[in-house]
Amino acid sequence: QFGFLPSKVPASPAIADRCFCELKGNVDECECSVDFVDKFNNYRIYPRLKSLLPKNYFRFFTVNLKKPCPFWPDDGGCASTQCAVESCTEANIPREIFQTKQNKSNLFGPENNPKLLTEAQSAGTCSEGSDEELGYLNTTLTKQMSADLALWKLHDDTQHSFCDVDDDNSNDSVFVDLLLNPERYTGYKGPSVQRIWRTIYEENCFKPKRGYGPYIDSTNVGDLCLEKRAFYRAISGLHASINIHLCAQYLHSHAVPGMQHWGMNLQEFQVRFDPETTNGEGPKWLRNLYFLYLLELRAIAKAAPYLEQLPFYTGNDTDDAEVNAAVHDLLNQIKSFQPHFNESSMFTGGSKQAQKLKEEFRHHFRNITRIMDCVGCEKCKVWGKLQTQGLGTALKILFSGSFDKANPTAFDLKSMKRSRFQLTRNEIVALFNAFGRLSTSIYNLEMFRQAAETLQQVR
Ligand SMILES: Cc1cc2nc3c(=O)[nH]c(=O)nc-3n(C[C@H](O)[C@H](O)[C@H](O)COP(=O)(O)OP(=O)(O)OC[C@H]3O[C@@H](n4cnc5c(N)ncnc54)[C@H](O)[C@@H]3O)c2cc1C
Repeated sequence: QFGFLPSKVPASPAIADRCFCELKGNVDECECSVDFVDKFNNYRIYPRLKSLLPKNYFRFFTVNLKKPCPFWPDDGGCASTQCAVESCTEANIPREIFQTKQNKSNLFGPENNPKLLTEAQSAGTCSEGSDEELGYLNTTLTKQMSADLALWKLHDDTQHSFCDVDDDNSNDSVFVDLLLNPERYTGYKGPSVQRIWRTIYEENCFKPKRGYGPYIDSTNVGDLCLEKRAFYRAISGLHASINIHLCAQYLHSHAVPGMQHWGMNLQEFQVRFDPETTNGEGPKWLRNLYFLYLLELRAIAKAAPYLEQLPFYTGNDTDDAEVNAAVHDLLNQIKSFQPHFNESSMFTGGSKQAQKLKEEFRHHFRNITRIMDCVGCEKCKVWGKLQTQGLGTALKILFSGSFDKANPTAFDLKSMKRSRFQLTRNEIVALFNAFGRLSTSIYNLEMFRQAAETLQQVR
């Protein structure tokens, strides 16, 4: 089940208790228990998203990878489109991968083709380190798929509902097939990525005013107001989710060349979330994942009357009908969830101060999305952009006011259009996939918990 059990798990036997010690009681700021979220997600949401997200409508995300970092000069690594893999000559590219690109006939990526996976990993001739190879972004699309995507855009434009399919309508935006580029371990680490997380926390999360160092942590987050706490918890939850994914899909190397494989890495997980190695914070970061999950869940529930009326158009009638039915089924589950995050307690009063706080909140969040242009690993950048755009879409749904007056039983799409509220296809793809990432993280936590318990019994 968990593929690989590390040989150097820290000595204390209470692995499960230590990492998961905070995963009990109510989720912070919410009226819902962690346990309830676990059951709801693992049995009702995760299986549905697992079959929905690979559908064509949801698997292609538009992204501009060429935008320069607006905050500091490119500090190297396998940065954006200058990634070493791109400078490969034909002869350097493994035959199967090159043929896939040339023939454009293979919709199955390395994930589904172990031979391609092995060769992709060993294609080290044009990049210096395996980290760069792991961060390689596969932008292969079949000719048919490219044509279909152009048709979707045309359709979206004429519907005026999802008119802006890429992040800035520039020629540099490309479609990325998310199935070909799963979020997993890439080896992206060191000063470059530390600067990114540091900038996010130090400069773009709100901080208690006086008497504290630059960082927010569980000891001082309580001194912030609800909105600022929510901001920190959302970012920390996203960070936790990204790190859970890299531990859940980790590249295990072996002494024997060619024997690498992907699988869960319990030791990596423990180092990242154990209170002993995180100054007591790791388990609290895991709690923040639940907070973010409930926030995005609430946004989807709030937008459900709107989402239910969308066509999810791809041009293939059978596919579209299937996606429609699956989305309705998912939304029914989400609507049946009662103890949702209550966004109405945020930015209350309509006073100038509340408006100013909302503006600051928006400004800080926009900055974080811009920091994604500084991420020096293409695959991480795609998923970083997708997840911040998904969260941005959730915040837009929760706080734009467009859904506040809507009566879900008599929801009127026309009045939404009149109020100029709409979500682009890309926003919908980002929203569902970002939520899918959180759902998978919570599911993965259960896998880690079981692996840790098994390990304890074995010892
Ligand atoms: C947008 C983005 C996407 C990424 N995607 C990937 C990916 O797909 N695959 C991959 O292998 N790597 C990815 N990374 C890198 C990964 O997140 C780590 O940065 C990297 O593995 C180095 O980890 P680290 O141990 O140095 O600590 P980091 O995760 O870099 O954390 C830096 C510091 O932040 C604090 N911290 C850590 N977690 C939290 C939290 N949840 N809440 C609050 N504070 C926290 C700690 O003090 C820690 O020392 C991504 C990074 C970014 C910025």
